Order: sequence, then structure tokens, then C-alpha cells
Amino acid sequence: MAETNTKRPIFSQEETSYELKVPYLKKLFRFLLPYRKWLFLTIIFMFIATVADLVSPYLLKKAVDDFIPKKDFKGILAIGVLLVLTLFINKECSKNKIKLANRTGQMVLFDIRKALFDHVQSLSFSYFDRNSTGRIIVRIVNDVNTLNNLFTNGIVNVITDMSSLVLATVIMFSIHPKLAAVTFTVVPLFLAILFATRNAIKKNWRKVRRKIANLNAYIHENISGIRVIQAFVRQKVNKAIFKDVIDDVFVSWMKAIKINNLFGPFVEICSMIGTLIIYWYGVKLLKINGVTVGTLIAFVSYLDRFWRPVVTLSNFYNQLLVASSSSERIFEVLSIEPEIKEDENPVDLSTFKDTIEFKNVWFSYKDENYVLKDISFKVKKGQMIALVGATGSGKTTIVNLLARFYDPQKGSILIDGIDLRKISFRSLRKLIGIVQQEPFLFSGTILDNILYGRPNASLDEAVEVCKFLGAHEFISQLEDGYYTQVNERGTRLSTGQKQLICLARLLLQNPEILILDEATSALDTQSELMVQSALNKVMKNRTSIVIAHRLSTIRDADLIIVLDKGQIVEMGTHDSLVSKKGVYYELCTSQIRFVKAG
Ligand SMILES: Nc1ncnc2c1ncn2[C@@H]1O[C@H](COP(=O)(O)OP(=O)(O)OP(=O)(O)O)[C@@H](O)[C@H]1O
Repeated sequence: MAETNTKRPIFSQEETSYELKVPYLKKLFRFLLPYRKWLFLTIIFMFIATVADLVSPYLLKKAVDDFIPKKDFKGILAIGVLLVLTLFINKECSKNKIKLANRTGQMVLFDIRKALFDHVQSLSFSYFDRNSTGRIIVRIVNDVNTLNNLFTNGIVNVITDMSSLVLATVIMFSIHPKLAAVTFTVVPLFLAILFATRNAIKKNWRKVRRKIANLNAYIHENISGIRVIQAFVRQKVNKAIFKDVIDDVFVSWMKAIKINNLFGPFVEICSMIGTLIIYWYGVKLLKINGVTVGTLIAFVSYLDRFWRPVVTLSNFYNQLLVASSSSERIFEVLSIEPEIKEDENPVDLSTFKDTIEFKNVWFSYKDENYVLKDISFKVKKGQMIALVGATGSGKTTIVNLLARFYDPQKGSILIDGIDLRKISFRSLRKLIGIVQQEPFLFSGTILDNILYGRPNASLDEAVEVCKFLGAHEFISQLEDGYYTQVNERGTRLSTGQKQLICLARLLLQNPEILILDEATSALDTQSELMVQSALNKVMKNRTSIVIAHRLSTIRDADLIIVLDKGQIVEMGTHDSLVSKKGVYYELCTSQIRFVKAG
């Protein structure tokens, strides 16, 4: 958790482990399998580039030891040509290696992101109840992005560096084992310091990532809650908090960089000591034990090719740590099974013929805290049923169960005698249409939104539906009519207008059963009248289950179900319930009192 700050509100933070988790990395690398041919080709290019790079010091040695003393110009020229050729091969192969590695890396990221998105789309509502939008977006965008470095250059570079390091060592030992052994006496010192500093480096980068996670969470919260923030005039306070949060990132970043940057010079010092040893010991051995000036020059070059990769190799460990924690979170999502599953042999229900029945239904969102207790009722085809009750009494939960967003723990819900769990998702979604309290429009044109459930329908059909609902007039008055762009929240339109577009979308799909979840409660009186009149048209000749905040709209319902703390306490028509003078009567009178007082 982040350090507590008295000024700072608590905002969602993620605990992340930064241990190297090999099983997750293994799973991650499995995404590389489809691209093994490309990877293989990349490694071939890399290998040729490395060998070409390692040949040049040897050529120099040959020139210095053999051709220059003998003034063999032909030999010198041949070496020159070979040097140019190795340089050319090295550059060309490196270029292709980078191109292929980037392509492979991007394809892998594409696959991971696609797998995540597809999986998240298939998850049940309970997953979205437990996880905030921000958290889910971070999985699909940020966690996958952090793998970018590893897949586009990390893996290939590490193979390049390892082979350069190993080959340089082998060549040095094969040219002059004694000189090589003395040169590498500095390696144990390097390893000792590497292990001593590794934990400090790791700890500091872990801190940076935690601070960045906090920053992401705070930005997300501020953008999602912008309306509340502005309503409470919190901008100034939030700006100050934000400054603290970015300060934290800045300070922790600078500290981590400072420690990290010590590593480079330290490797240089080791490399320099190695070079000094070559000169000191090599000059001593000059002309004896086969050490020549050319050998010394080649040794210095090979030593450089040994130390250069060391820095990138140590960074690779950091990359692996980050990838390991990201992959842990990615696979955690991928391993979640959707709670609502389609039956293996689902029944296709093409039409709704007779009844919807709730039979002794018990439901809890979590553990044994039942929010619906022993709910039983029947809805006949063509009827309008209303659910009423105090806030939290379980009205929305009932319609969520009917739409099969959740499954009940006990009891069953039947449509024409068939258990909801047996009905295919496709036919159920076709049969039932839902109008939510908060209308939701996708980015695109108004027409795209209307055709959302039936993309093959024509503009004429959309216009006909809109005319029927009374939405055509305002749509055609917009700058681009049906082709007007709306964004995700449809901010260019009023809530009532958005609700009408959602109704048009629903009507085009022509569901037989309608669920209206307080569809007019977010509207002002004028818009409410407009939407209510459209709703009445949509409800005609359909079976509907209505949750209404204004009881006057459900007076004509065939059955009113009154809920209290998850139980049905009364059931009947408006008149019968009013004459009973029970809970419903109380609700009606309190609303009348409220309206009069208003
Ligand atoms: N996703 C959820 N996870 C956990 N508990 C939930 C969830 N949704 C609702 N609840 C709880 O279930 C109970 C019933 O909620 P529900 O939304 O069905 O009531 P409601 O009658 O529709 O209320 P309102 O009129 O305020 O919309 C409440 O106690 C609520 O806190």
C-alpha cells in the first residue's frame, strides 16, 4: 500500500508481487509458439550478425601480426575488404533481426490482447461487480504494454548478448588461455557487487511501479468521477493531491535511476580494469607464450564485446520481473471461468408462448447473504407486471435473474416451462429486451446505435421505428441527422433523447418480453412524458416487467408485486392492494404526500 497521507483520500490500489514467477512466464512464452518460425529466423539473423561482429577483431589481429610486419599489401587489402564485408553483414543482419523481432513481438502482444478482450467479453456480471472498469482496462492495455519491451527486443537482445558474451569468452580462451584467465579475474568482483546491488535496484523499481499504479488509479477515479468532483467544487483540492501523487512518482523514479545508473559506470570500471590487466600482463608476455601485439588488440576488442552485453543482460532481469508480475495478472483474468455458462445442449426458444415463472427462487450476490428469499410468481403472456418496493428490496435483482445475468442458488426460473439454464443464450437475448435506467450509447453514429442489435436492418426500418417512437423529429433536426456522431456516453444528446435511441434499438430487435428498469427515473418531467409515451407504444402487445419509481405509471399493471427486504410481501392489482391498506398503500400515500409537499 502507498504511504498514508492525511490529505489524501483512499483510492483503489493494487498489490503487486515482483517475484520471478516461472510458471506464468512459461505460459507467456507459449504465445510465442505460433511464431516460432519467425523467431527462429530472427535468431539466425542475430547469430550471423554476432559472428560477423566477432570476426573483425580476429581479422585485425591477423593484419597486425602477419601482414603489416611483412608489408604484405595484398593481405592488408584482403583484410580491409573482409572487414567492410563483415561490417556490412553485421548491419544488414541486425537490421533484419530488429525488424523481425518487432513484428513477432507485436503479433504476440496482439494475440495476448485479443485473448484478454475476448475472454473479458465472455465473463459474467459477477466479475464486473468485483472489478472496476479501470482495473479491467489496465489489464488489457497497461499490463500487455509492459510486455512490449520483453517481446519486441528483450528476448532477442538477450540471446544476442548471451551469444556475444559466450563466443567472445571462448575465442579469448582459444587465442590465449593464460591471458584470458588473468583478464577475467575481475569477474568475481563484478558478480559480488552485482548480487549486493541487485536487491536495492529491484526494491527501488518496485516502488516506482507502485507509485505509477497509484497515479493511474487516481487519474482514472478523477476522470470517471468528474461530475461529482465539479459538483462538489473539489478541483483545487484534487489538483493538490494529484501534485503529491506525481511528486511521489518523480522522487521514486529519480532515486531508482540514480541507483540504476551506478551500474553502467561500475561495468565500465570492471571493463577498464580488465583492459589494464591485458596491457599490463600482455606486455609482460609480449613475444613469449605466443602473445603478440595483434593478440593484445584483439583481446581488448573481445573484452569490450564481453562487458557491453552485461548491462543489457542485467536490465533483462528487470524486464523479466515486470513481465512476470504483468503475466500473473493477465493469466489470473484468463483463468476466470464465466459463472454463467450455456447448457451443452441448449434449447432454442423461438417464441414466447405462455408463461414466465419464478419458482421458490433464492439468490445472493455473495456467500449466504440472500437478497431474494423464496420468490415465486407467474407472468402470463401479454401481461404487464410491476415490481415495487423500497430501495434495495431486490427489484433489479429479480430482472437480472430473468435476463440470466446471474443464476439463482436455489429454485428455478422457467419460460414456457423450460428452465432458463437450458435455453440458448441467443434465443434468450432475442426474446428479452431490457431498457436500463441509464441509457448507454456506443461511439459511432446514431444509426449505428439503432442498428446495434440488427446490423443488417435498413435505414428505412430505423426511420420507421424512430417515427413510431416520436424520435424522428429531433434526430432529423441534428446537423447530420441519423449520421450524427455520438460518443460512448452520448454527451451531445439529452438523457431523454438517448433513452429514445435505446428504445429504437430495442424495438428494431423486436423482443417479446420487455424489462423496464426505472427507465424514466433519470429524466425531467418533460422528457419523462416523451419517453413514457414511447414506452407505452413499445409495451403494447408485449409481455413486460416494469420497475417504476413513479407508482402512477403502473396503475394499470395486471399484477403488482411488492417487495420488502428480498421477500414478496404483497401481490395484486392496484385497486386490490390499495383497498388492502398495506405496504403498497403506504408507498402510494407517501408518494402523494411527497408530490404535494414538492
Ligand atoms: N452487484 C451486486 N453485488 C452485491 N450486492 C448487490 C449487487 N447489486 C445489488 N446488491 C444488493 O442486493 C440488494 C438488492 O438490490 P437491488 O438493486 O436488487 O434492489 P432494488 O430494489 O432494485 O433497489 P433500487 O430501487 O435502489 O434500485 C441490495 O441490498 C443491494 O445492496
